[in-house]
Amino acid sequence: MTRAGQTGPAGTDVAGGTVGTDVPDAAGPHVTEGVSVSVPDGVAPGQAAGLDPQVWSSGVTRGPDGALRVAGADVRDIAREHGTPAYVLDEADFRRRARTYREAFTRAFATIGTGVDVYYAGKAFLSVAVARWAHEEGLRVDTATGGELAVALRAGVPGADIGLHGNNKSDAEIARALDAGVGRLIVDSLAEVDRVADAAARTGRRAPVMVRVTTGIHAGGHEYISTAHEDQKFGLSVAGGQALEALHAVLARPELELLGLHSHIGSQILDAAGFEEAARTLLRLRADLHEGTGYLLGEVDLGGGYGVAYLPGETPVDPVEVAGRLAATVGAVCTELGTPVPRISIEPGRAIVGPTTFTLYTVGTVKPVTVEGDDGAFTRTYVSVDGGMSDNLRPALYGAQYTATVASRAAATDTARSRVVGKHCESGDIVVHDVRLAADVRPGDLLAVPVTGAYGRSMASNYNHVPRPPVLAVTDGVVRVLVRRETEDDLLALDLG
Ligand SMILES: Cc1ncc(COP(=O)(O)O)c(C=O)c1O
Ligand SMILES: N[C@@H](CCCC[NH3+])C(=O)O
Repeated sequence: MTRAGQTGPAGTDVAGGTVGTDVPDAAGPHVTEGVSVSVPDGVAPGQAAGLDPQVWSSGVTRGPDGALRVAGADVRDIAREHGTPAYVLDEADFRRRARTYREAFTRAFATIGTGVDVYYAGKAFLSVAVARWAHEEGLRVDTATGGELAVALRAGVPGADIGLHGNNKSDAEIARALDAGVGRLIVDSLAEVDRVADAAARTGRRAPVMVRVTTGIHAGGHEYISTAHEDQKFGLSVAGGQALEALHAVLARPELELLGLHSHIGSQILDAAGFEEAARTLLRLRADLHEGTGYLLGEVDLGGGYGVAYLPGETPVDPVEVAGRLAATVGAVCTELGTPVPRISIEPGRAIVGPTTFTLYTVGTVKPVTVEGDDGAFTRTYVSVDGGMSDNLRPALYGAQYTATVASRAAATDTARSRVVGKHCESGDIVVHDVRLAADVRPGDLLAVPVTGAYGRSMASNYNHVPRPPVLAVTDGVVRVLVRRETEDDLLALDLG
């Protein structure tokens, strides 16, 4: 379905992500800027102007002259002072999302008489300030490497409130986690059971562990971010028996304290059914272990993966709804199995930080290109920005779709079909595949691309020796550098000649 005044077929929904399609360029003038080709019916014109509240953080508005503002700061001032490209993060929005997830899950699971711990998945984006905010909002921190663990510890998050994941943890990472007194190590293979137990023996302290299981569920926005089907590297198979074997192996090692089971089925999941199915599998495995050994696992972690909207008109996961469905499922399955309800934990990353941030770029080269579409030739405006796949790998890696808007002046009504591209030496260096931008977009304009807070800076690279952009937090009109911009000197310092 397409919105009135907009042409072409809607994007095709592929495994939870909307993929833009080649559409004819017949929309002509008076189509509001920033609208992806995939906007469905019912989107209000103001929202379609690029400020759909699902896509922009709650602090983003347009000022009196139409320029974008975030939490009271004008993007032109931000660009003047800090340069572009830059990731611009709305702190209040981050805190609000963290609270929303904690409250939604806590309330829902209280109805079945159990508590919930929400771990912020630092892989989405981690800095000292962000780890501190998450903890201040009552979340714990999930880390996946020694580096993430170091950031959480530097933030002052107590070890007991940190979890450590990883399918290939090094001995140093295991030792560091044990030294820090982490609340849980999530064991990912049979071999790791003994490695963690041996490391714990050396420290003289019992190691609290969970066993990550593979439930066989295939979910997620892209093959590369699905993590619970059988043919991938994470976890221990329930169907194949390795999960139960690992649980027995943990119980056999007195240096280990078995906390519970862990499952993470994938990322950018928009439908709760996969989470419910995984919960059923985990609870049955827990009951099997109980029956076989008399050992009742106290905790079950249902992982992260809650999907967000990337394009105007898309619907993100509603935390209240998904929490309600999961609590109902967990309650019903435990009743059915005759087992007490376990404590629950979850690990959202993208849903907390993704929509809090937009990337601010400066437009450089603008080039009209004649393209042969299915319905004849049309002009596509290639809008080059001063970043690209080095600051947002997701379009190149997953075919991920984004929207964009000119940020330094009012949204245009006279728009042209555009593609936002980066400055790297690859034709696949695309930031926004297909979007209507101001027909007069020109060098020097600022362009904002929303929902880049998750897996943007955290997957950024130095491709073509491009320094990585800073992360700027805006709070009540004040801009603070959370992570500074890299410089050429930083890059050259690594090159020993
Ligand atoms: C084990 C684990 N937990 C949590 C997450 C966070 O996922 P998301 O950012 O999709 O919520 C991931 C990443 O997919 C993960 O691998
Ligand atoms: N990096 C992925 C998500 C992977 C999550 C980590 N298990 C993305 O950008 O969508």
